[in-house]
This record gives sequence, C-alpha cells and structure tokens, in this order.
Amino acid sequence: MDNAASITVAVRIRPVTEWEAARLPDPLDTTRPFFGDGSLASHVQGHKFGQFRKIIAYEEDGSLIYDPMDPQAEAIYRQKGYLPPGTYRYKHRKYQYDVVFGPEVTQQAVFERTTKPLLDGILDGYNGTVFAYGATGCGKTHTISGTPSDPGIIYATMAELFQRIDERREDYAIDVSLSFLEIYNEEIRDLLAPAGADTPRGGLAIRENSANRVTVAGLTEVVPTSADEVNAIVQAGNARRTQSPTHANATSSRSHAVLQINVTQSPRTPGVTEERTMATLSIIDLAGSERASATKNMGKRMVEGANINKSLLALGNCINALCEPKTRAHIPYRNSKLTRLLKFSLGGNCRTVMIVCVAPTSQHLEDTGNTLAYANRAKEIKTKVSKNIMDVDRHVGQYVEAINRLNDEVRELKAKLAGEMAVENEAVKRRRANAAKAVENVRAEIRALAAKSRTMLCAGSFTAGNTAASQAKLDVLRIRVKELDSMADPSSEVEVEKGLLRALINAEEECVRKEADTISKAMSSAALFATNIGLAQRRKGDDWDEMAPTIVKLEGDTVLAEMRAAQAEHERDGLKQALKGQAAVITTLVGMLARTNALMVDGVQMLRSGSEAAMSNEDIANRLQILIDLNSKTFTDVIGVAVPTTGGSKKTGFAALSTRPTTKRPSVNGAPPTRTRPSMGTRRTSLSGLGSPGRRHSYRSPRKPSSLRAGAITTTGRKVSGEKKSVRWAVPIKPDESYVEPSTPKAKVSIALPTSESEEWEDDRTDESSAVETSSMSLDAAIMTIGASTAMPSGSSSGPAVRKIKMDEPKVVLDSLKEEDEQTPRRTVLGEHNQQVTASASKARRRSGIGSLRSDRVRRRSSLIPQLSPNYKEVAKAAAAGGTATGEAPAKAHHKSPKRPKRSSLLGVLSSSRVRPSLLRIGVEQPPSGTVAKPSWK
Ligand SMILES: Nc1ncnc2c1ncn2[C@@H]1O[C@H](COP(=O)(O)OP(=O)(O)OP(=O)(O)O)[C@@H](O)[C@H]1O
Repeated sequence: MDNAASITVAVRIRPVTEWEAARLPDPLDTTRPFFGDGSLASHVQGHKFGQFRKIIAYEEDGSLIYDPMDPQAEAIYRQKGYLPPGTYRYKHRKYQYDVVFGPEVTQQAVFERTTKPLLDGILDGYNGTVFAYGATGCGKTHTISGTPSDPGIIYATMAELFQRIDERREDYAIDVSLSFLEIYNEEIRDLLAPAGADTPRGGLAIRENSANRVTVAGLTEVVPTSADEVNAIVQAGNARRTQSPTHANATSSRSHAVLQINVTQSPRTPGVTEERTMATLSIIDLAGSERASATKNMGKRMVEGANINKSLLALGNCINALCEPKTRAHIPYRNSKLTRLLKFSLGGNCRTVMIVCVAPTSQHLEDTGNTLAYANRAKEIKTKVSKNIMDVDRHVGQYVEAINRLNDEVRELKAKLAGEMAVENEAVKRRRANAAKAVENVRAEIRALAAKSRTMLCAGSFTAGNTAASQAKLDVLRIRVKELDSMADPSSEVEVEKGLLRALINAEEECVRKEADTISKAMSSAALFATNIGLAQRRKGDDWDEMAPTIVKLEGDTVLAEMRAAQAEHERDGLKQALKGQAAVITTLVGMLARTNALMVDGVQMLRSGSEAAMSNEDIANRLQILIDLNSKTFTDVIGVAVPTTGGSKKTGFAALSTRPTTKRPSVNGAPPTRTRPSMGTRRTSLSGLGSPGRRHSYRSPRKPSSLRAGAITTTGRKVSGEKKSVRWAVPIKPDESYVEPSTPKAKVSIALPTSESEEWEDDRTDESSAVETSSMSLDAAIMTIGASTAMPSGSSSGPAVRKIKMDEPKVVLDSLKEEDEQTPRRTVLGEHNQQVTASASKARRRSGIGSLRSDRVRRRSSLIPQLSPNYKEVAKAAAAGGTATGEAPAKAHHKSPKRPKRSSLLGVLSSSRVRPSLLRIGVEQPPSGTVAKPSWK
C-alpha cells in the first residue's frame, strides 16, 4: 500500500566559528554601530566588532526567522514613520521547518530526530534518503560523517542498524551491503574501489532501465559485518574523497558523496512463498554551493565550484518542479548526475530527510537565504512510499531445497539439544559424585572424632560411676559419724568407731578429689566432642544435593547416640565394680568376724572345760593379742585404714557389758543361721553382743559345730567320731606333746566356715578369683594394692602410695608396680580400668611372688592360720611387723604335717585384698549349715 510522504526538512545551524566570532558585535560593548542616517562617520578601519551579525532567529518548534530585523532599527523606523535613506532593509523572512537544530545540538540528537525514524522503515522494506544541503562551510560533512571523536549520522545509523539486525537474527536472515561514490565535476567515482583499479574515463556510468531504475555501472559493493567496519569503510572513502581548502572552508568537499546501504531481509522459516523485503538507505553529503565572489576560487577550484553549483541548481530545479503540481509531469533529473542519482530519493519510493545546514552569521547571508528558501520549497515535495516486498513463489525444486534446509536445521537443533543434555548429565553426575565424596568425608570425620574421644569419655564415665558410688558411701559414713557425734558421753569404743569412720571418710574424699580431675577433663572432652559433631553436622557444600545434609545429620546423631550408650555402659560398669568391691570387702570382713568369733568360742570352751589348765592369763592375753593384731592387719589391708586404738585412760565399755547382745546371736545348735542385718542406727561395737564379765560364767559353752559331729571331717583329716574335739586353743605345744581330744562336748558354731570343698574354692579364690576380686575392688574403689597377696605390713597401709594406671599402659604400670611391690606396697587407682587390668594385675601379682604368703608355693590355707605354737610370740611379732613370719609358721606346720587337710585361711583371703575404704553395711548371710567347718585356729 502506497503512502504519500513529504520530505522531512531539518535545519541545522552550525556554531559560530572563531573567525566569525571576532566579527560579531561585542556583547559587552554598548556603543553598537550606528545605523542612523545622520552620522557622517563610517566604520572605523580595523575595527572588526560589528562587521557581522547573526541572521537567524529560531524557536524550538521549528520556526525560523531569516535575517530578523534589528529591534533598534525597527524602533527608529517606527519613530520616524518611514525608512530613512540608506537604512538596511532586513529580510525578516519567517519559515517553518520540521525541526531546527541550534548550534549546541549534538550529533546523536540530530540522528535521533532525522535518520532514526528512517531506519524503522528500512527493515520493513521502505527506502530512505538523508542528504545534507547547504552553502560551503556550513557543516554538511560534519553532520553526515563527523570526526573520529565526534562521529556523524553515518556511524550512528549503522550502529543502530546492526543492533536491530542482531535483534532479528533469530527470525530473519538479513544481508547488508553498501556502496560509496562521489560525483566530482560531473564524474562518478567509486570510493570503495580496490586500490589501483581503473576508473573509466568520465567516471562510472549511470544506467537506467525501463522501469526507471537507476544504477551505477561497476560500482563496488561491500558487505560489512559491524558498525565499526562501516565506520572504517566510510573513513577510508572520505579519505579518498576530493577535498580542497578554499577561502570559505579549509576542508571543503569538492564533490557530492553518496553512501548507499542495501538491506535485504527474509524470514528464516520459509513458507510456500517467501516474503523478502529490500530497502536502500542513501546518505548523501552534497558539496556546498558557493558564490565565486565569496570563495574567490580560481582555476580548478572555480571549475569545481561551477560544477557544484550546476548540479545544485539542477537539484533546486528538480525540487521546484516536484513542488509544482503543474510541472510535476516533467522533473529535470537528467540535468545533472546528482539529480539523476537523487531521482529515486526525491520523486520515487522513498522517505527522505533533508538536513539543511546554515551558517549563523551574515557572512553567508545570501547563501543562507537561498538555502532556506530551497528548503522551504523542498518540504512541499511529496513522495510516494511503498514497501519493497517481493513474494517469491517457490519452484518445486526449491521446496526440496527448503525441506533439506529444514532437515538440516532439525538435525542441528537435535544435536545441539543432545549435546547440551549430555553435558548436563555429565555435570549432574560429577556434581553428585562430588557431593557423595564430600558427604563421605564429613561422615569419616565424624567417626574419627568419635574414635578419638571414646577412650577419654568412657574412662570419664567409668570414673563417674565410681565416684557416684563413693558419694553414696560418703553419705552413709557421714550420717553414721553424725549419729556417733550426737551420743552423749560416748564410750571409748564409740570414739574408736568414729575415728575409723573419719579416716574412711578422709580416704574416700581423697579418692573423690583425685577423680574429680578425670571427670572434669572427661566433661570438657564431652562438650568439645558434642560441639565438633554439631559443627560437622552443620557443614554444607555448594555442590551437595538435598539429601546430603540429612545424611550428615543422621551420622552425627548416630555417633552421639552410640557414644552416650557407651558412656552409660561404662558408668554402669563403674558402679558394678564398686558394688563388687563392696561385696568383696564385706565377704572378707564377715569371714574375719566369723572366724574370730569361732575362735573365741573355741577358746571359751577350752577355758571352761579346764582342759587347758596350764594356760596362764598371760598366755590367754598373748593369744588374744595375736588375734587382735591379725584382725587389725586384715582390717587395714582390706579397707586401707588402721583401726584406731582406744588409747588414753578411757576404757571401753567392755567391763560394762552385762547384757546379752541385742542382735540375735547365731544359732549354736546347728539350726540354720538367722540372717541379720544390723542397721546403722543400732549398730554397736563388736563387743556389744558379748555378755558382761559378770555373766561370763552363765554364758554357755558353744555347742559343738555341725562339722564336728560324728562323721564330719576334722581339720586334721580325721573323721570325727562321738565327742571328738575339733577345735582347740593352740596352747604352746611341745614337740613331743600329742594332740589330745577334749572330752567335753564341743560347742556348735553357727557361722559357717568353708568346708573342704569350700577350702578348695578358697584356695582357687586365693590364686585366681581373689585376684579378680582384688581387681574388681580396685576398679570399684579406684584404689588397689597390686600384689595384695603379699602379707603387707600393717603400717604400710596407713600411707598408701596411690598410683594412677592409664588404660593404655596397664602392663607397664603393673610391671612397675611389680617391682615396687617388692619394697613398698602401693595402692593403685584403677578407676579407669576394666578386666584387662584385672587379668594383668593377677598375672603380675602371681609373677611377682611378693610376700611370703603368696610366694610360698607350698602354701595351704590351713597353714596360713597362725598357730599358737611355742614360738607364738615370735610369730605375733612377725605378724605385727609385716606378716613375713606368718608365712614361715605355716610352712613349718606344713612340713610337720604334710598330709594335713587344707584349712580355710582368713588371713589368706584378707591379705590378698586391699580395697578402697568401703562402707560395711550389709546383712550377713551365713553359709548353709552343711558347709560349717570347725574353727581352725590352733
Ligand atoms: N555543528 C557543528 N559543530 C561544530 N563544528 C562544526 C559544526 N558544523 C560545522 N562545523 C565546522 O565547520 C567547519 C566546516 O564544516 P564542513 O566542512 O562540515 O562544512 P561543509 O558544509 O561540509 O563544507 P563544504 O561544502 O565546503 O564541504 C568544519 O571545521 C567543521 O568542523
């Protein structure tokens, strides 16, 4: 569809040059040139101010006044009512153009308002032309080409064009080509011709076909790929363009330059018919019209000027003709090559923009007037604009071509897609692998943290279990001490008990204090461990998938739970070991008490029966002293605290004992023993259950123990028959003195002693299980005396050397202890240990063979029982000194009677154990009557 369009006329006023500025009126000079008719003076020679004046006044809306009247002159005119003779007649012509650019307007702004609208049509198939028209030196070349630092319309146009091509490249295939020529002295020259190419005589010829299409024969066409390339091409062409300095312009273009940009656009998706659009944008920089008088050109320059004027005159005529409807039938295009080339732009299918360049001063008064007049005429020119579109009906062969092209395109797209997917899959796989590796690393780190902290935390928990047991013991001990403290006028034995309990409290507190450090360190480790696990759980990698944090969190939670379980287990072990230690201590002390009681019963029987008439009070006292010493030693060995002596003048309540023990005594008639559990509140001293001295006679002899009844095996291995005496006081026995069975009925001992079977157990226990027991006790109480089997000097236990054994060096420690054992018995903290320590301790102890009792391989439990032999005094001394002598006595005994059956040894058991101070508050469960043995202390 054709659209009628007018030429867009824009006027650009160039800035005042320096030369002109020097000749304009000084704006500060109030003595302006006088134009009145009364003055006889003319302009002062050499005075240049006021030589020129500005001849254009314009408004933003495109209105322009050429040679506006001077307001002062107008005032004079109005005042006088007539124009005085000689007064300059101002043209004062008013024009209206599409747009007027003042001197300050930038190149980009000129492009935006003139050429850019044409570009919109170029890509839609509408031709366009931009040409600059004006007198020489008015800024045409500056507007069209500009300078490298301030490029003109060509560069801005091409930059915009290539940007739009890029935007449409996906949908359209757009081809751009350009040509650049000049018309110099009516010759057409190719500005893009290869260097050295021959130029036809008379220049390139213009061809015009029957369809009135004008072409230039042999014109070079180049295909640029970017705006910068176009700019370079134009700069190179301008350099080849004919330019000469003239009086009016130092860089005067002596030719008309025509740059043509051909744009062909076809959609990328071909249909049955292809809608291809073509458009040409012509950018023309005309040579400036010049008056020969003004330019003062001579010779060649004058010829150039004449040709320029001729072609411009032809242009003007064409414009006039185009504007006159009557003459429109014939437009004199053929009068010049310029008009022949512009035929298409002026009267054809083209949108045209005419940029009229004018000078602002009166130096170019006439040229500016003519230019503005032409421009005013030109805006009357109407052009028909239609879209250059070509519907190409495809040939069948072209369909195949199109199909092949489409297939290629499909293949290309598929390959691209597959490649992208493959790359994507690879990337995903790599990312997943990296994530899995990173997660595994964090899991391994968490596991390593757990492994590193496990030993410390478990040891701490074990110690905590021990300490909890110790605290419980301390509570009970303190309560008891408080009870004793509250007693009014306490007797000596109460003081003894208090002293013992306080010593136990001190020892227990010392252990707790020492363990506090271990527990504190373990707590710090636990906190650090939890923190580190938390940090590891919160770690997150950039390439982790969504499951990775969950996996790491679960791993951390699992490790924490496992650690808590292990800690709980070790704490429970600690408590268990403490309990075992208590049981061992109780077992030992109960045994000691039972045997002592049995021996005392035996002694009482002997005294009452009178069979030991020869025994003096001194002998009795000595025997009792031995018993006391042995018990004290055992006591010290077991609980690590010596039993305080009464000391001072204060006596115990022994003499005041006058009542039967409140606690039910063990049955002496062979009936099953009654289990008693003394409470702390009613606990009495060990003598509280004895009758008072006054009633000693009424205290019946103990009945014969069940083991001494008929058929029972005596300690000598002889079968007891009838009233056979099985227990006797070990009176000083002379070597030749034979054993005499007491004729009196023997008292029965209700506290069972181990039978031979028990003895066997006892022996085993002495070797193995006692070691376990020892270790157990040690674990519980965190204190153990390695080599407890040694008959330790009682005095040594009062100041135990405490040694910590670390879990990872039991052997070393035990070995060292083994050596130290030889000289100084030590108590060892084994709160952090478990069974492996036990085994090692047992082994070490056995290997050490420390102590006369344990090292004596020919040991029998019975032999370990001290005998009141003739040299019993030495034995007693030795026992008091460390028990070495006690080991010799059994050896002798054994030597004398090798076939003597085993006897249970209180001392053997007692001396094998040394445990942490413990509370001995449990019920005493007596062994079954069947296992009762006769007292064996001879
Ligand atoms: N708008 C403008 N801003 C700054 N300088 C300008 C402007 N227009 C023209 N000039 C300067 O004026 C001088 C003459 O300009 P130019 O050469 O473009 O004139 P012309 O019309 O092309 O002359 P000719 O017809 O002789 O080639 C140049 O030095 C140019 O830099």
